[in-house]
Amino acid sequence: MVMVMGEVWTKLGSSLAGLMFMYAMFQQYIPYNFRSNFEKYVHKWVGFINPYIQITFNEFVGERLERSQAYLAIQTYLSASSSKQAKRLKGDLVKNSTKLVLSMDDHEEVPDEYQGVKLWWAASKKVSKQPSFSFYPTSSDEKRYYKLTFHKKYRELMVDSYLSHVLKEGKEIAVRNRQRKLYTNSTGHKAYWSHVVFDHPATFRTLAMEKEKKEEIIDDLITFSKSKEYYAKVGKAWKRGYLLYGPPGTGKSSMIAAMANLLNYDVYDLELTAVKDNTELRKLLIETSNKSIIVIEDIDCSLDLTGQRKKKPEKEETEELDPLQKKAKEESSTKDSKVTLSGLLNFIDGLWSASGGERLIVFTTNHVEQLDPALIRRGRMDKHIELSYCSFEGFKVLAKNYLDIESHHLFGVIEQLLGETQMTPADVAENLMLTTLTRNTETCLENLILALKDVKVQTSLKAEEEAKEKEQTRLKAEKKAKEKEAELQSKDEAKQDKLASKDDDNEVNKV
Ligand SMILES: Nc1ncnc2c1ncn2[C@@H]1O[C@H](COP(=O)(O)OP(=O)(O)OP(=O)(O)O)[C@@H](O)[C@H]1O
Ligand SMILES: [Mg+2]
Repeated sequence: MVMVMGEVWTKLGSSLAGLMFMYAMFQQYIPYNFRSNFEKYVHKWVGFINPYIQITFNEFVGERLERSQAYLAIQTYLSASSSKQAKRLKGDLVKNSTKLVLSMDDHEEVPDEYQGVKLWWAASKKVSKQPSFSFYPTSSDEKRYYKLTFHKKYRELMVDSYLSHVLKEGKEIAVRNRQRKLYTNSTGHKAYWSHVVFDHPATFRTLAMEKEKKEEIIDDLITFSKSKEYYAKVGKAWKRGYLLYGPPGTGKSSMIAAMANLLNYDVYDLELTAVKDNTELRKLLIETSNKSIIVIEDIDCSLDLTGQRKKKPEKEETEELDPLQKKAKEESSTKDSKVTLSGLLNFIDGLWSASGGERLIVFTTNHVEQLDPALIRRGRMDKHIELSYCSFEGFKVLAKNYLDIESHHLFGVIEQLLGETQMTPADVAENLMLTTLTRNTETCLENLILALKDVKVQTSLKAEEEAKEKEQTRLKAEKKAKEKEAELQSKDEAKQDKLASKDDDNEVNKV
């Protein structure tokens, strides 16, 4: 048997060698014109008897050899189905993806079915023999492509409907597998974004706030993310500004994480104090991708809103200085010259946002009243959201999250206390954390009640103290006013006495 197999291989080998030899002779000695005509007819003839149509999708397209979007979408689409059917697979961590993507290996073929029609996908590569001096060495040497084969009677169905189905599916799978990132701008002599994986667990479900308000925000966000055509129609850049304000620990940062999780966006946490000037700010912002949230936390602290307006007179001053002094002054001012309000406003309104789109800009602050009205006017910050102290409704969300309860006999007391005091959701949550095994739901709630009572006592003490202080300042002011009045009165009396004595003297002189 081994002998027989050996013989077969030898025969096959020699006939293959013969064929190769003939082909080489054909290529070498037959004139090019004749050869290309011959090949053309062979193709025509094969096309005539072959009932199948083939479409090729190359990996790189165009002169600049950009990666074809269609190729990538097909790759993702096939990775979902081919991993079940193909026998030889390639595993790779695709950029921006959370999962290991399995795609079929070269020369592998997988069948697919669409509306009852069978078709085949094959992965293959062309190896170019020409020496190339391209910037992309691998791409020009090996050109990968996918080949779709189907029967010619289904041409319309395939071209009109199946291919768009593949592209749509592929893009959707890519979005689902997308690894979200949290970017921060780094300090240094060059501004750049560095990133880590964004993996914050906060969602709108876990956020303690009134149901209606929450639903309104979710609706607003979803409407925004689906409004590409609308923004294009009205001629507005596809972006939306949110201002989140409220005391510390009321969930501003948590809400940003929930927004990113809801829309599947990246987060760019912009630290304004680390940005040297407006040019650098612009550079950073141009580098942001779409489908992202640009966050500036504590905007009142990071931007010296009052300082920026005083810059002008300084400029005039420098004109009188000699050149050396002027340079020194300029250097020192550029060192601490940070982003200006107008620079920031330009970024919000500006033309930069026209590129790409689908960006949310979120500012947070603890002191909304201190912000420059120009910064927060409607149109710049489209939606103002106040995050406030914990309400009973908010507490119920936290109780469900932390203790898995929806009702309890202590809820009544808590509701009353929450109505009388001001406690942030962060503090309420802290009390609801099951820290040791001995603590149970009841103890947690009792602790919260104690903490609430404590806050209540402290607030009333504080209020009393404030009232006392107020009374004291009022008394002081009253005393001062009285003293002043008395002083004025005595001055007046002295004046009148003087006048009276003058009159007496005149009388005496007359006599
Ligand atoms: N509304 C809320 N719902 C659920 N958890 C909350 C809420 N507010 C605060 N917390 C909890 O408190 C912690 C701190 O909240 P967060 O950082 O969001 O507050 P913040 O408003 O951003 O505060 P700051 O103004 O100090 O930045 C969070 O980790 C979260 O667990
Ligand atoms: Mg915060």
